[in-house]
Amino acid sequence: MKSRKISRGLRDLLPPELKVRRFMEEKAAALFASYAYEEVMTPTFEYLEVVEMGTGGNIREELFLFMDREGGILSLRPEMTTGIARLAATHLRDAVFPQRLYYLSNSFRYVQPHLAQYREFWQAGIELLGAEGVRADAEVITIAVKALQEMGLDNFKISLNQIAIFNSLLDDSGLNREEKDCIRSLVENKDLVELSRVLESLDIDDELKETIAILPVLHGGIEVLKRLPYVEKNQRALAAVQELREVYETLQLCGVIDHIVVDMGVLRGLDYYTGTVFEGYSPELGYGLLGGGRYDHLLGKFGFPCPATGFALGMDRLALLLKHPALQKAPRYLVGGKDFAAVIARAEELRKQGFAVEIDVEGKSRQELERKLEGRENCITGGLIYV
Ligand SMILES: N[C@@H](Cc1c[nH]c[nH+]1)C(=O)O
Repeated sequence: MKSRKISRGLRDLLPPELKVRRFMEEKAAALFASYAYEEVMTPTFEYLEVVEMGTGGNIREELFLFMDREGGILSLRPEMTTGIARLAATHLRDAVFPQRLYYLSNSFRYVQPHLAQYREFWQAGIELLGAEGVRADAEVITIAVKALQEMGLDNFKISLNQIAIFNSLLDDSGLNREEKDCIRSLVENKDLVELSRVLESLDIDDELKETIAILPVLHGGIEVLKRLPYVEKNQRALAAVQELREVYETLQLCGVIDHIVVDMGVLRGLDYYTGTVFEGYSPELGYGLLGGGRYDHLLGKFGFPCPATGFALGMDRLALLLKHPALQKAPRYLVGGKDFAAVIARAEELRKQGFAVEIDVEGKSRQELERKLEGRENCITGGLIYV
């Protein structure tokens, strides 16, 4: 037998799944376009050097690497934002900013595959380039909320944080890179027990310890920001807290605040974030549905300093939650008959009216077609027309 294997973590999509995917893409694209975002595409792979400009070294083991024939090291893109930053630094230097860009793309990561986590995964995302300030952050978060609503979801929350709070606290700690990474992952994974054990073993200010220890459980309305004792001592952290308040207030103006919770445990896995960060969750699925935030230094690494913010929806995960009535498309007919010219003419007529039409290409009798239709009522929703 010929091998029919595909590599682990990849998959084929059959018509029902692809229908859901295309529906989601159409909704996302229409929403993004209504906010004046325009679609772009970048290559599926980039030089490793470019990819690591964005991701830092910290997801090296998740990259699919290979070589070109000139000896250059290439990586399948593990996410889209870095490629878009490179694109902007290459082609948009003379453009008028802010620039609003969107994409519907696949990316690749060598991860342990499980439900809703594939090695090839699809995202619909936006990047708002060249705009600093809380209004720009609020625009992308508002679009994130609306995107989930457009897909028919209403039971979801966007968890909001400001990465500079955590980063400036850690900078004060005097810890080395390894210790910082360890604390970061314990906070992200909400591993309270291990976090307090590690903090206990470190020689840092007690109030700072206390503040870091409660970050994973600081979750709720804007009032959680009052529970950060050490922040008063750190100007950068204080400014970041103030900015988070302003983003929250602006989201109130945008009418999406019911979907927002402050969550000091949201740190995002990627290195490039500098300010507001957020993730979207539904109680129906244990994994994030979207993620994004501000990354003001990434374009600068490509020689084009420019503030930026954006997010991406995880389309594979969203598809698991989608039960949208609009997925029932126009009725579909089966047209058959002895006179093939008449069959073709009737089918064309129906298609012009906007229906989907299957014609019987096997020249079957009415009875045979009726029998064939049994059990396919869900598919041939318009029924049989025999001419
Ligand atoms: N590229 C990020 C999402 C993002 C878009 N813009 C900013 N962040 C991700 O894959 O998680």
